[in-house]
Amino acid sequence: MLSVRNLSASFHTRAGIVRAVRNVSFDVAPGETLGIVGESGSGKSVTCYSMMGLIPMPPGRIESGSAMLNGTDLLRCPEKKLRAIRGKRISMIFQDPMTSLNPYLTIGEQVAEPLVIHEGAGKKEARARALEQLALAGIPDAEQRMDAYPHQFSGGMRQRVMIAMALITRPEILIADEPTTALDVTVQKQVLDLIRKLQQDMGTSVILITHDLGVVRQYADRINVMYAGRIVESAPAKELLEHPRHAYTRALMKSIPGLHAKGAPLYTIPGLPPNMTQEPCGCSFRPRNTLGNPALCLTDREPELVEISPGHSVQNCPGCLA
Ligand SMILES: Nc1ncnc2c1ncn2[C@@H]1O[C@H](COP(=O)(O)OP(=O)(O)OP(=O)(O)O)[C@@H](O)[C@H]1O
Repeated sequence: MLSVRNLSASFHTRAGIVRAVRNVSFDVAPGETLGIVGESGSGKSVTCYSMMGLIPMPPGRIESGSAMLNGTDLLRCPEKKLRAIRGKRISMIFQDPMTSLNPYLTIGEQVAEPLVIHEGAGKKEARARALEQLALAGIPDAEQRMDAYPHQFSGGMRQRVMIAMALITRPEILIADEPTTALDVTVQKQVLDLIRKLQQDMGTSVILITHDLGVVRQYADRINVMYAGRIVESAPAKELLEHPRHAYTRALMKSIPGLHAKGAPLYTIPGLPPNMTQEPCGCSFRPRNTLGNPALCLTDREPELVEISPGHSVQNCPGCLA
């Protein structure tokens, strides 16, 4: 349904060209949840914002690639057409709903808005559907609470409102960018369970962006691991978690409570991600590779992503596969 090929996006800043996303390709099938995981700055958000036409240009620039959504190339869509797709066929929810919700509009008005904008629904119909959607999103006493303002809701309830708003037009894809990072663990689970339930009911595909492999392991069908703007490993979730091959994926897994060996201290990935303004030469994970064999990492060219078993691809750096 969504097919991204060779997407590269960068930011032309005074400090140099930040190569935020390089040669990223992936597919999302109908109803599937794709988890995109990686440390801060690895290019997860820019990958998705590029498809939505949401990176600021300038300094941002789509250098190459295509993102086909059921026959429409999102990267070549005129802004007007893209605006019609955003919020209708692709919706997004973010980490902090307070920044996306308008403090001056009631919850009901905001949830109904996509219907008015994208479907030309009348006020009465939009309100009735907003009420239905808020109830589906688990807002208690939705009828009364529709007329409240965002600040009168808790963080978890605000995220439910965002989910109601994002799904009211029954989009083909929901992009959830760190949707639960700001919430405590119990509420986190409730919100993710809600996304999964509504997704199953509607057949929506979800792209779940997170730095937390623990979250994607429970909710994703497939996982893309990103490092320094590239996908280093991609596989069905079970396969990736049971047979991680890349040293970076293994390092992420070792650093997650519950996934690392019982009794062993939690692992911390040493060092910092590379400076993205520098032209990469060789394997970018080499300086931080303590679980593989850095002496074998490529130094003369960047490793390519190769399929090692059906549906499981990994960058072919001998040092990271060691
Ligand atoms: N407006 C911008 N101007 C310059 N550089 C940017 C801009 N937006 C993003 N970047 C850079 O692009 C790179 C990728 O950022 P991105 O936000 O995609 O990372 P991420 O993996 O989503 O991280 P996080 O989890 O922190 O959001 C980073 O190096 C970031 O500094």
